Amino acid sequence: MTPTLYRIALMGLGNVGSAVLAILHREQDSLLKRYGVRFCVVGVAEWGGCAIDENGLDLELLLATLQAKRPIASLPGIGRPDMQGIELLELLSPDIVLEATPVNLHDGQPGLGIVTTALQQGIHVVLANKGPLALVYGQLAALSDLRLGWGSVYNEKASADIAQKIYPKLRFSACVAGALPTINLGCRDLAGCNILRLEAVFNGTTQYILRAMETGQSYETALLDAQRRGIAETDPSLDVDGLDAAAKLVITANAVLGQASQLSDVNVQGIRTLSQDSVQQPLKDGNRMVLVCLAERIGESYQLSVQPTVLPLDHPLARLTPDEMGVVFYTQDVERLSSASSEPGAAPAAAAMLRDMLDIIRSDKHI
Ligand SMILES: NC(=O)c1ccc[n+]([C@@H]2O[C@H](COP(=O)([O-])OP(=O)(O)OC[C@H]3O[C@@H](n4cnc5c(N)ncnc54)[C@H](O)[C@@H]3O)[C@@H](O)[C@H]2O)c1
Ligand SMILES: N[C@@H](CCO)C(=O)O
Repeated sequence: MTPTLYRIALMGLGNVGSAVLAILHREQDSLLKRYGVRFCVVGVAEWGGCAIDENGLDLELLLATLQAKRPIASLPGIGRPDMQGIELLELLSPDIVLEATPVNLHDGQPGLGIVTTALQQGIHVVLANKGPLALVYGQLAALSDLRLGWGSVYNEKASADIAQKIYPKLRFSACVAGALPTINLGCRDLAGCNILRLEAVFNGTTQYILRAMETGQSYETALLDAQRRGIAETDPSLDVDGLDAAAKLVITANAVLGQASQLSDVNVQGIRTLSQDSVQQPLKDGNRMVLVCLAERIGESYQLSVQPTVLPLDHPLARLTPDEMGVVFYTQDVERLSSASSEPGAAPAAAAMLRDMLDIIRSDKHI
């Protein structure tokens, strides 16, 4: 099989971005063998600059540089201290851009500018950063293969391959709880189902903190632990105040439930003000305090909320371990479908980005 080469640009080299580089490096032979694809990372960007090489960056060198906490823009020959992510895209025009910069729920930047530029240039996009989609899902979908919704991707593909090709692909499964297959389950595996309700634990940091508080650990120590593990947001108030979970619910509402939604549609309460007692008492009563994302069909639309909720211990979301996130779909015919993923660090989110890259390639190659 002749390998297909995909030129990759990666924005953001923190917990997720560096895990993506590590996986691409570790799996390069296996990806070639199993999928006939070679990913060539031609450009990377972090706060403070970029590194570029048309022939492919040396991933081992990048990983060692990040490990040593040195700026990649200072690397001789390939470092570009004054270059921003958008300039990198314009210069290199990669096949796929991977976006893993910090979440910004105010104006979406820098991710929104990067993703918009990429899609306008016909570059496929894979996001881990949920900010742009939480703010302007419809606007970005309109520039991509998702312009008519997920269902139409498959319908159209059969009848209008040519039309399809002019729209770059937009994938974002890592945005909704890392490796948890929320988007795939909702869009592909429950295709055609009448979804009545969705319940989820979409934030790993608060799940970790609540379970730690149950055992007597303080909120502050548990948050520091979550930060050390690389699962908290760059600004952890997004986690503890419920906004990260709300952003994921908004993306799910748009992509899976087909409801144009925004953050202001979600009734959000975080965990910051929960006392140790309010977390421990439910357990004594045979229940558990969980930060639940809920989409509930009322009439023709879904009501969205993120709320600390006491659940009975036999509920799938109450059974999650401190490292797990989970989602439960209730539909008219598939009574209940649930999934959980263990995410003790950033590697599962990186794996989700890889699965999206392969999804893009499969549909490009029609395999
Ligand atoms: N950490 C996780 O487990 C996880 C899981 C799923 C999704 N995500 C999402 O992935 C994204 C990255 O998370 P993280 O934990 O790696 O964050 P991080 O804070 O560890 O890293 C952020 C990276 O973005 C870079 N950056 C900042 N501003 C930039 C700019 N203007 N241009 C280019 N690069 C810039 C920083 O230099 C850094 O390399 C976030 O949007 C987060 O919500 C994280
Ligand atoms: N900060 C997020 C990372 C995944 O988006 C969490 O704790 O779930």
